[in-house]
Amino acid sequence: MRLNGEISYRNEEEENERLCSIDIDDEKFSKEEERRKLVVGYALTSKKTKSFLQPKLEGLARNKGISFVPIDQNRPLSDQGPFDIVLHKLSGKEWRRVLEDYRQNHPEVTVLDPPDAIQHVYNRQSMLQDVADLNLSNSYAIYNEKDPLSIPDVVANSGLKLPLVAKPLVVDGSAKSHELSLAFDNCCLSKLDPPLVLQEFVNHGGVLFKVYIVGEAIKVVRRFSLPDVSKRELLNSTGVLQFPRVSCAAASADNADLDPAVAELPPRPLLEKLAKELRRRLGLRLFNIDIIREHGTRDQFYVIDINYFPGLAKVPEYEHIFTDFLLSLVQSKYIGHPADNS
Ligand SMILES: Nc1ncnc2c1ncn2[C@@H]1O[C@H](COP(=O)(O)OP(=O)(O)OP(=O)(O)O)[C@@H](O)[C@H]1O
Ligand SMILES: O=P(O)(O)O[C@H]1[C@H](O)[C@H](O)[C@H](OP(=O)(O)O)[C@@H](OP(=O)(O)O)[C@@H]1O
Ligand SMILES: [Mg+2]
Ligand SMILES: [Mg+2]
Repeated sequence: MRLNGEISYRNEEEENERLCSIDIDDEKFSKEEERRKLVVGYALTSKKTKSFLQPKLEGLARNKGISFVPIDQNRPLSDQGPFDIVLHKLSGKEWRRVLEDYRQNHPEVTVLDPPDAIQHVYNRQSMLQDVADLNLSNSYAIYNEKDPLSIPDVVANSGLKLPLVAKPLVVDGSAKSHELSLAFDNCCLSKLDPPLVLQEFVNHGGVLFKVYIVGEAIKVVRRFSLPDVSKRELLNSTGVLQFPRVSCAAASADNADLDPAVAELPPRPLLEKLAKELRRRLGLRLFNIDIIREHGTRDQFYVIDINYFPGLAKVPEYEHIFTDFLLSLVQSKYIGHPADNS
């Protein structure tokens, strides 16, 4: 924790005298703690910085004694700070190495989130395996081979029903890793671009639920999604249809006039259980889960995607949720709760 800007010391001796003179009564000490700054070093792309670190977040953070300090990627990380928290979302092996070294030398700093945990959801196979292990409905197949010619055999053996959604196996933030396509018949499967994950396309009424997890907080928003594929369309459609990036850019469906059976949010107990289990299994505190409800059912839900450090600014009141989360991380450190498992 850092002293706030109001208290300045000319030299170390005066600082030592002050620290010795602080009477240890809890009231004063806790007030002192309250006034100390929480320093968050951040390593984000300029695009992410612009979308996430909005003035309303920085302003509220300042009022709560939290400062965001940009990490200079051209200088040694250990020469910067000191930080209470390092918040990051950068790709590349070099950054992961730098961060792992830093974590070894600075166990007192909370890293949001640990690089290994992030890598786990950057592979759609390991991402979805954690969901499958929860015995939640899932219907997908993995195709790791380079040669697409045996995709039809894998699909035939997996029992997946057409149409299928084909997704690049690796998520690396590039546009290519979000290039999804719909395969309507078996003969086009060998035209797909492996390695990839194949999921059954599940009709879900054109609306999906984005469940944002920020520490213990859970916020659900509705988002427009791909439209249902009718039986007639299925009979008349052939080949592979590549579709543009959908959910992150799609407009919110929260205020749309929707069929209540489509719009009804997933039950809170299911979301609480899912969030608790995935926090534990993934070792992440900042992520979202894309959930769809099979159209025509009440409670047949599918988790189709998990995203690390998603577009939190799309969540109403995100600045309050995020600053409270940051404070809880540091308070848990002082009180010794296990919440901070960085
Ligand atoms: N199994 C599925 N059934 C029906 N629709 C699907 C399925 N998988 C994906 N979609 C549709 O495609 C969209 C994008 O899928 P997904 O979220 O897996 O891709 P992504 O590249 O990880 O997107 P982002 O990370 O931006 O959320 C979903 O929001 C949904 O509209
Ligand atoms: O609508 P959301 O918040 O889900 O959109 C996210 C998206 O899910 C991914 O997390 C994106 O990250 P990448 O997978 O690395 O592309 C986010 O982009 P970002 O620039 O905000 O990190 C979307 O916001
Ligand atoms: Mg998604
Ligand atoms: Mg995704």
